[in-house]
Amino acid sequence: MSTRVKDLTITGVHLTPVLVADPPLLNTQGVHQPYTPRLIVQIETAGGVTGVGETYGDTKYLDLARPLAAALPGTSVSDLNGLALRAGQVAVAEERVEDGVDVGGLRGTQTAGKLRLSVLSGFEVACLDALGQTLGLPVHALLGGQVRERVEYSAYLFYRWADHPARACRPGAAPEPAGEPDEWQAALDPAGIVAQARRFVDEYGFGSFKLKGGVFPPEEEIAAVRALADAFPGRPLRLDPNGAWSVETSLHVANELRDVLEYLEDPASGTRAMARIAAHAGVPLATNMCVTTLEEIPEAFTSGAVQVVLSDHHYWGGLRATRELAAICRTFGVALSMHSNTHLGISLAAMTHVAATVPDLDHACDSHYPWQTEDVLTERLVFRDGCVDVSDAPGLGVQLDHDRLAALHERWLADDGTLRDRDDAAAMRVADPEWVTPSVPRW
Ligand SMILES: O=C([O-])C(=O)C[C@H](O)[C@@H](O)C(=O)[O-]
Ligand SMILES: [Mg+2]
Repeated sequence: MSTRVKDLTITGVHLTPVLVADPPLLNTQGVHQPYTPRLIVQIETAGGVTGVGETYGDTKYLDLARPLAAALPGTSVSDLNGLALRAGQVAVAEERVEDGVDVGGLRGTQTAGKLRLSVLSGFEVACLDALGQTLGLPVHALLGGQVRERVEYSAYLFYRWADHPARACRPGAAPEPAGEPDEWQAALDPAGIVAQARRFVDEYGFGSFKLKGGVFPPEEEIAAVRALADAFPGRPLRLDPNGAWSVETSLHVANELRDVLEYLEDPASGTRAMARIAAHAGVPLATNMCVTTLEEIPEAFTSGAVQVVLSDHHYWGGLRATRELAAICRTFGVALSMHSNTHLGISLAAMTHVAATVPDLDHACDSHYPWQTEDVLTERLVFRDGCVDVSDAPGLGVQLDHDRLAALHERWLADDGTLRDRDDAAAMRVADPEWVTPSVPRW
């Protein structure tokens, strides 16, 4: 290899926001939009290599990604600590961080630091991809090497409608069908959830199930989990209402489902409520809401509020930060698994690489990927027996499909701004104009 081919200097960064088809999946805030924003990051080196990364694509992330992209040419894709410092210096406008719950991500309170880390994650993955391609090493090798050959994922079940509600595109015009049709049925009761789970097992071989709750009154969701337990005896089950319940309701649900739950995920909002539940639940509590930054760890871990942290490299600032989180969790005897939001194959590849390197990953990771009918890769990643094989190809081991990327970007360009910022409550108002984001506890 000539010196020039090994040149790791960044010569260009391309940011491509896209809108990706998303089914009408229900959660406690509302329903997924017909299309959801993601940002694809491409980082080119003087050695002629292009690394790819993916993160949230809402405007508040794009606002930060643009100055970070502009600051990188001339730096090296191997300078990941420098990248983190640069990301930490990007200014965040005050209106971006009102002290509210993030409208799209169900990620606890929004802060400037969280926004910066999410942007950093997409850039870090792109740098690691470029570095790995240059050195001829897979990303997991750059993280210290794999400790497993396959990463297990769980089936992420959602209450859902068959189709998105029709939208009137122009005032006074007749409503038009929204989004891309898929082949899934509506799932709005225990039988629908069991049918959905069966299809996940048949098509992907998943061995454990997570139900997104907080949609219907708790007794209905208890019945759905019971139906899953009856249909799939002995399989690990999880229920996640995204903080929608009171402490009392959470303890009631824990009591009803203790014998079948692997863990209960974010039953109530806030570390203090979680700690009160954890003291009596008799079932481990997991979170991707009350522990999403380092600052949130001390109170949560010392009060025993959570037993499983659902890490997410898009939250924590990338793959290396995920490994640092794993070490902290190990220190406190807290388990680690992985959370997911709507994402494409680049992020699934990144999750799989880092998950392959974490020794004590005792629970199957979450992934929305089966719900995504569209991707920007030439080849989709495949679940076999519920697992994704860890790639040994240089970098992430994925190839961008530039035509698909351009088509999904065209959709983003054509949008009038309605869908460029994920807002599940606004999407729900298309079906129910009176809908407002429910206050918590909802039940
Ligand atoms: O585990 C979680 O909390 C999530 O996956 C959050 C997501 O926003 C999920 O609820 C969704 O996409 O509706
Ligand atoms: Mg969750």
